[in-house]
Formats: sequence, structure tokens, C-alpha cells
Amino acid sequence: MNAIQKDEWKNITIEEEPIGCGTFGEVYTALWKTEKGPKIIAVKRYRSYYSIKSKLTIYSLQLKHDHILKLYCLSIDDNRRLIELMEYADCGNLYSAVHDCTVNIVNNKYETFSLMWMLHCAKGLKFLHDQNIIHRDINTRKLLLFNKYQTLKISLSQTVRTESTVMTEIVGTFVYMAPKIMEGMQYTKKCDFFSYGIMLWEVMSRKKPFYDMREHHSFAICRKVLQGLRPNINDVIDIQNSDEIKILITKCWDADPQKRPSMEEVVAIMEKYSFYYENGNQILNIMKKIITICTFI
Ligand SMILES: Nc1ncnc2c1ncn2[C@@H]1O[C@H](COP(=O)(O)OP(=O)(O)OP(=O)(O)O)[C@@H](O)[C@H]1O
Repeated sequence: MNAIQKDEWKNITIEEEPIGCGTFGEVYTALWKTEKGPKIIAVKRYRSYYSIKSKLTIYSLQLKHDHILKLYCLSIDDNRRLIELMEYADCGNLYSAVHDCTVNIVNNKYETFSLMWMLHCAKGLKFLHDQNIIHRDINTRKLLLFNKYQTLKISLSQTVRTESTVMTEIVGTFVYMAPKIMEGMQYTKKCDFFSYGIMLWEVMSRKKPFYDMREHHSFAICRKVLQGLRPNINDVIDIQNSDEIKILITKCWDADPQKRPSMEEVVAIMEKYSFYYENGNQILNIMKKIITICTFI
């Protein structure tokens, strides 16, 4: 792990107002004057040392992937608080991009964006699973956006563990949590697939999971999910051949973990759709231009 030298702190200026607040601490933007020039980074200030062991495990794994958020280093500040320096996501989290309908760049090409985001998420998760790592709390607030909303990366929280670890303590966010985990069973990779299914529904419907439940507290959601209730699949927006996406969602959130698809399958389906939409749109634009030119001739 790269440790930050004590005198390096003078090169880092942290903003006063946090940009986000999580379970374990607050996140700020900061300017880091490095030898290669200044760069904007994100800094997380933890409230306690509780996080340090799991964070050190994550760092020791040295995970590098296009769809995993880059972590630079961990340190202790002058007030003896655990500090983490990481890549700054200039477009915020996916939850806001999906539910805040004021982002025009996203609204104008929503289908293309949504399929691309969920492809990136599947690729990132597949990478983690290939290393035998389980995220355990993947949700749309943990998916961060870059590059004019065109790149998505998974943020690694304290919940991330290697599969060999015994994990029966319940962690995670209830609306995205697999029923077996609610029952206190051991976490396996399959719990991330369940969360993926809920997120895919959320992104493809632009609705919040269980938005239509009268009682929206954790216990009510747990009870309903254990009884087999899932978000309404018909909320998924109609795109060309969206039936395959709907089948994928229902397979991912199946109560039986064995019936959930593999991440290879998920990546293959999402790749097919993203390619279709990306290229379909380009072909459509070229055709529109040809038609315009022809009408002028
Ligand atoms: N690297 C980053 N770049 C930009 N914004 C970030 C970054 N990390 C976090 N944020 C913002 O801050 C919010 C809170 O992040 P944080 O990681 O603390 O949340 P969390 O999901 O509760 O994590 P944890 O459960 O590990 O504490 C995120 O939803 C996001 O909007």
C-alpha cells in the first residue's frame, strides 16, 4: 500500500464542505499538488478506526480495473482520524444520475447510458468475483460516474471481503439485499447478483426500489422480500427487445441463488444491448444526415 508521507499533507488542500456523507464518514474534494501537476481527488474522513482492518485488506489486494474506483492511499490526519485518498468522480453517483431528471446529457440518451452503466457495473463485479471477492453492499450510491457520465466505476466499501471469509453478520442496504442474507446465511457471490438485479430494474425503470410500498422501513421490506415480493417488472421502460432484459432481472433476483445467472452471462447480454444501442444510434444519425443531404440535392 502507498503510504502518504507526513510532509506531503502540505500539498493537499481539502475543501470545507463535504460532497457526500456515508455510514462511516464524510467525503470531500481536495486539490493535490503532485510532481506531475495538480489533480482533484476525493478524500474520505472516517469517524472511527473500525474501518481500518477491512480497508487494509482491500488495499492489500491491489485491485486495478477500468470499472473499479482507484484508491490512492490510507493515512492518519493530525486529529488522528483515518483518511483515505481516492480518485474523484466528477459526475457523482449513479443514484443521482438516474433519479435526478435535470441532467440533460443523460436524459437525451437515457437508454444508451443506462445499458452502458450496467455493462460497466457487470464488468467490474465480474472482475471482483474472478478474484474471489464479494462486494456485499453494491447499490446505485456506490457506483460513481466519470467522463461526462460515460464511465462507471464501483466504489469499494468496508463490506468488501474475500469469499473464504466467514460472513454471516448482516451488512448492506436492505432494498438491494438478497433474502438468504436477510435470514443470516453466509454471503456468497450470488448475493451481489441479487443486488445487480435490483439495480438493473432501478436503472431501467428510473424508479426507486419498492417506491410503491406503503411502509418503507427496513423490516417491512425484509418481510416482503422474504415472502417473494420484488419490484414490478412492468415498470422497466420499453426498449427494443427489452424482454430479454426483464428475464435477466427476474433471474438475478430469484430467491434461489442457484437460479441466478453467472456474471459471464450478464456481461454477454449487457454487451449485446449496449453495442446495439450505441451503434444503432450512430447508424440512425448517419441515415438522418444522408436523408437531409438527399432532400437538398
Ligand atoms: N471518490 C468519490 N468521488 C466523488 N464522490 C464520491 C466519492 N466517494 C464518495 N462520493 C460521494 O459521497 C457519497 C458517500 O460516499 P461513501 O463512500 O461515504 O458512502 P457509503 O456508501 O455510505 O460508504 P460506506 O458504507 O463505505 O461508508 C457517495 O454516495 C458519493 O455521492
